[in-house]
Amino acid sequence: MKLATLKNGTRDGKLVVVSRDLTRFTDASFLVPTLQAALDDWRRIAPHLAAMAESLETNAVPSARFHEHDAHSPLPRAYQWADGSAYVNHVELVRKARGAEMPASFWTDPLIYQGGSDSFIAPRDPIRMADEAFGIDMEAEVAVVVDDLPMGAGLDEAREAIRLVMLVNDVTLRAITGPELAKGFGFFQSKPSSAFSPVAVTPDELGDAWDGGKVNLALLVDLNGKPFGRANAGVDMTFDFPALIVHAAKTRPLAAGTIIGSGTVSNKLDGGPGKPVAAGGAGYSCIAELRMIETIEGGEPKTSFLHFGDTVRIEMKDKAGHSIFGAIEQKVEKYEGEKGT
Ligand SMILES: O=C(O)/C=C/C(=O)CC(=O)CC(=O)O
Repeated sequence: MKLATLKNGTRDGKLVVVSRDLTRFTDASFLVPTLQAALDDWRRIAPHLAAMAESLETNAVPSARFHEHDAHSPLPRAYQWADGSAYVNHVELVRKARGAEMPASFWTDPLIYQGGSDSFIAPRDPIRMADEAFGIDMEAEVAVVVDDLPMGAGLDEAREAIRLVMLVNDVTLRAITGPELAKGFGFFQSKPSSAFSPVAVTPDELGDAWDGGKVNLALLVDLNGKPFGRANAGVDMTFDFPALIVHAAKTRPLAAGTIIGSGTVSNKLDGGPGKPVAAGGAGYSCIAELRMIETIEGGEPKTSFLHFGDTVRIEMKDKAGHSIFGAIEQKVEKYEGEKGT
């Protein structure tokens, strides 16, 4: 089934079930008001939501047009957002780009940071930043939402606890990352609010593209209407989702509704760095990687980070070419303070 949260003026929005083709929705909020409430009681609630989803497909329940613009991130805020870095090729490239050495252990020991989860951006809302000089970059990723998991959960438990899959734009401020990580205390200012796809789907909706650990489909990243990234999320994922979840749960339980991110989807090409889409490659899911390739080839980066007015679009299509999660589409705008303050 496909689930979305419509904006309704409350912090957590209203839960709806969305049709497979993303054209219609039926209100689920009479059954359970929010996605977090559904996740809190998943074993009891999910069969009812699945029945509504089937009824929606056969027009057996009232429905209305689904507009991706009306959707919030499926969880507008979450108890936990833990983002991995499973495509180690990405970390290797961004570290090179800022002249930092990547420890060899990153290939065997998963890397996860805890992101801010109190203020996710809606998928069609702008990325508002005070200054372009922060080095505003997108990071296109896949994420899963898990059920309750005990501390020390193993791989099978972790795989079984994956309830939903969605896409993410893990906005990153490259000019702040280097100095911030050098302080040795992790990301904070360099990772502002993330945005998630309009729709979250249960793994069965992915068919054989879901192998229990990763999504074997291309992640489509467009910048200002032009193809920028077409990396396959099932390729070069050194740690799959169960492995990331096991890592996250090693020393603490994970609460229902915890979001685990894949990290920036990144494909190597013949064992080396990839090529831009325009040059026949799979391209990139963030600008920092392209800048590194440009530096390797020409001594310096040519592509700038995002400017005010730029638009980033992140989407994934099934083998028939239909959008699975709807699209994250965000314009970068100057933050001028909150209206009315
Ligand atoms: O500069 C770095 O070392 C890392 C920068 C990132 O933004 C990495 C990250 O968020 C993890 C990922 O997307 O794989």
